[in-house]
Amino acid sequence: MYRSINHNAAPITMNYNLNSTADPAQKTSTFSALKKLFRFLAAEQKTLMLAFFTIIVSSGLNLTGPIIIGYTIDHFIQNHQYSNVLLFCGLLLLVYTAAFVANYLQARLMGGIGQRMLFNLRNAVFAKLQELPVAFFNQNKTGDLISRINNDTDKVNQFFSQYLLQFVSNIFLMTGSGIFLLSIHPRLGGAALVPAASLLIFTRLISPWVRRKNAANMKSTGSMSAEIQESLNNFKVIIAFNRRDYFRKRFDEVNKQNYGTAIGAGMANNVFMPVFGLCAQLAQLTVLTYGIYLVSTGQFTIGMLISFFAYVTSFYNPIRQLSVLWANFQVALAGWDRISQILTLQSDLPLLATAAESNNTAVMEFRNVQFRYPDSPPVLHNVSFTMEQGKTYALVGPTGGGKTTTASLIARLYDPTEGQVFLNGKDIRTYEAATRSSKIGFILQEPFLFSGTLRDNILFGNAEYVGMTNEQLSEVIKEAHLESLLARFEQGLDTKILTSGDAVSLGQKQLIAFIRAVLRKPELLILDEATANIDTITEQLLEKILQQLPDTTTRVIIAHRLNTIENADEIFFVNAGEVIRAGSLEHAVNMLLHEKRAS
Ligand SMILES: Nc1ncnc2c1ncn2[C@@H]1O[C@H](COP(=O)(O)OP(=O)(O)OP(=O)(O)O)[C@@H](O)[C@H]1O
Repeated sequence: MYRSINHNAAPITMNYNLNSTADPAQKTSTFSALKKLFRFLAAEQKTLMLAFFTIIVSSGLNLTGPIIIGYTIDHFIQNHQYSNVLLFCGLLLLVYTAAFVANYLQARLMGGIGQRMLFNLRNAVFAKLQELPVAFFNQNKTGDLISRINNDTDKVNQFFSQYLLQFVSNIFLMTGSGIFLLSIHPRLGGAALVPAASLLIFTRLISPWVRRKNAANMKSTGSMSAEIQESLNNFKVIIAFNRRDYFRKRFDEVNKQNYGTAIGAGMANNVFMPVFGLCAQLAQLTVLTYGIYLVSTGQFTIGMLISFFAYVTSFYNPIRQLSVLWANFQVALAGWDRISQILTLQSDLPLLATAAESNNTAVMEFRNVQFRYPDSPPVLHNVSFTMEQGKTYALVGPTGGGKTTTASLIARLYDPTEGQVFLNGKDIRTYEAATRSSKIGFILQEPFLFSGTLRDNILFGNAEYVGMTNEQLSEVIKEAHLESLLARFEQGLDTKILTSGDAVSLGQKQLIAFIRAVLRKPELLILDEATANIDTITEQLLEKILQQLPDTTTRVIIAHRLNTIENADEIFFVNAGEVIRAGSLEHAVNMLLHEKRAS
């Protein structure tokens, strides 16, 4: 998903830290949050209309109950016409049964809508995550993201599947009862509704606070999830260092924090209930005293007062329920705020519509490139260099000198903070992601494998060979001189890869990543410490394969073991924000030794 921008546009923001931005609940109004949320219900219009129809029917039926009771008392009980009383009781039973059927239909329809909404929401958040740049994943903890996809979307779903219709049906019931109250006796009705008006003001004032309390609770649930994820990921280190106590302590802290915020949210959510209850009691008291006075002065009948009382109950009972529903609504809104924080992020790095071209024919050119990670000191200062087609380049330098960062800028995992990167003479920001990634292969320092087979892993991101049989694929592998690497796996293409490739050695992972990258036939292949965990014999084999790549392939090799870069055409020394041509290998070694002595 790309947004085209002019090349004069301001530098893009690299700040993707979801937890560094101010409390999202403070920024979005309930109305605009709801408007965005309802977009996910666009496909449900028919079902929603049907559900709303069932609400109107059930609320209407429920509202006729008190009038039938009042009428029966005034006209039949007081006149001892008991056969009519029985007839009206039967009518009441019919009304209540029909209301029950309508209620049941309502629940069924809304349950489906809620689940589909949850499904769409999760898909949308996950799809968005796939579009976000590397900077986003650097700045946010996986556990917190999982919590947003799992927990927060579910909070929204709970409101929609369980509470929305109750919410709407209560509003209908209240409005209907309110109309009945005002039309039966406007003054008595007005008096009965005064507590409800003050409740409205109270709810409006207190809701933002409730939403903030719930947002804080979800944030701490996210932190707890991040903590769990980190300790599960690092279990080997924890066991090896026998530091279970360390993670237990850290978990204890986030758990305590979560407990505190959960208590806060619980208290905030429960504040509505007693206040709503008190208002209902005040209204009943008002109706009772004023109503008895009206009956005693002959302005009202007993039957009407009983009906009136039933309508006051029909008005205030939903209000009591609304206190619970409103709290749930605030929880759902807080969840939605956290989800929409992701959904509104800028997808991927922007694509430039136009850009100045370089008159240099180099396959890769850095021109006055500066780069810093967010909230960190600069890693590269004003770096300029070129790389010619078909040559082999080595990036050497001390640990933390900026080699991986330089390689990441070559592959456009990030954009420079200032300056430009050119690929084949064109600003790298003008290339579509698919084109760029087909031209640049990157074997990362920590190769990542997916669960599945070796075949699945080497075909990842390689649409060209997806439909091939294993025999055809083996042929392609042979043509690329990779068959000796494949032969290291007893089951060949069918070798099982378990979760994240943990059952495969690091060296084997690097071999698979190597096959995966070479098979894509990139114009520029970056190897970031790609042979660090491979034995010397296999390493020589890889070097031979690299030499057999097409003459047009440019290779960029990052290596600490200097023997691996003996055959490089050019060596760059990357350190202290600079990328300098080192000339010969001997000179590069001297620079490294000098740097080591100096530090
Ligand atoms: N995601 C990041 N966020 C913030 N700072 C980072 C990030 N990645 C790297 N850095 C910092 O940038 C600097 C350069 O790191 P880089 O990984 O490019 O070095 P390197 O030369 O590849 O190191 P090594 O030889 O250890 O792999 C270091 O100071 C590092 O701490």
